[in-house]
Amino acid sequence: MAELHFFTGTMDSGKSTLALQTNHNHAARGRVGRIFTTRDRAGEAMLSSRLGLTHEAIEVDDTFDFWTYVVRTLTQGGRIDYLICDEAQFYTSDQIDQLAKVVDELQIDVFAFGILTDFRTALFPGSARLVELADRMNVLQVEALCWCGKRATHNARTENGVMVVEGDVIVVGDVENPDETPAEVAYEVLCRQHHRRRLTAARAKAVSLAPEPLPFG
Ligand SMILES: Nc1ncnc2c1ncn2[C@@H]1O[C@H](COP(=O)(O)OP(=O)(O)O)[C@@H](O)[C@H]1O
Ligand SMILES: Cc1cn([C@H]2C[C@H](O)[C@@H](COP(=O)(O)O)O2)c(=O)[nH]c1=O
Repeated sequence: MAELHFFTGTMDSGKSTLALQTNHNHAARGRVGRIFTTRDRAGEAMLSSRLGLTHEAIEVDDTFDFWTYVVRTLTQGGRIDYLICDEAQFYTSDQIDQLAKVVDELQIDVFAFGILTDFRTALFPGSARLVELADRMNVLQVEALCWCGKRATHNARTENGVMVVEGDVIVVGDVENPDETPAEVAYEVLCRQHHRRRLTAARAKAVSLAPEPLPFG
């Protein structure tokens, strides 16, 4: 039986790497797949992993219809055994419904990968629908860590190094490299407590270096 799989984790938890590995393993056994993504950091129609692997992909925009694409391919004599869908948090709710229909009506496996929540801690519409519809939901085994050492569960956005909780939901970007000058927009994974307190690594460092207040008595 075909299934709709949803693999989720914070940013930088290895989702795109797993997407490429999943494709590799299925293709190595002679199965025929299609790879989809949207707004990958590496550019249009690319699926990229921070481990350096990249693969060409079909770019999904809001008007793309998975059901129509698959049915058209099959009726033209093409073969599809599985779909790899990266950055699925950005897909529309309707597109996730189309993926579920592809699984149920055409017996094609769908492997979707994406983050659950945005920088404000709200569910992305695509991820919310995947949680509602997926046959299997898997949280990635490789844990991204907060600067404090706890498991990171939340994605924070920074603007010029300062954590923000307001702004456009979609802003493509990467996790901050602590050795570099803060980017205009960047992301940092945090545990819930430090997301709530807006305590990023840089702010925690600044606070710990601040001089002790004088003891007035
Ligand atoms: N230089 C490196 N050496 C080993 N592992 C790395 C290196 N750089 C990144 N990684 C691994 O790659 C993961 C990010 O992979 P990626 O597939 O790009 O994540 P995601 O798609 O979830 O954002 C990191 O959590 C880390 O485990
Ligand atoms: C939290 C959050 C993230 N994004 C963007 C930033 C990246 O381009 C992708 C996530 O990619 P990854 O492969 O999981 O690292 O999503 C966003 O647009 N809005 C957000 O709130």
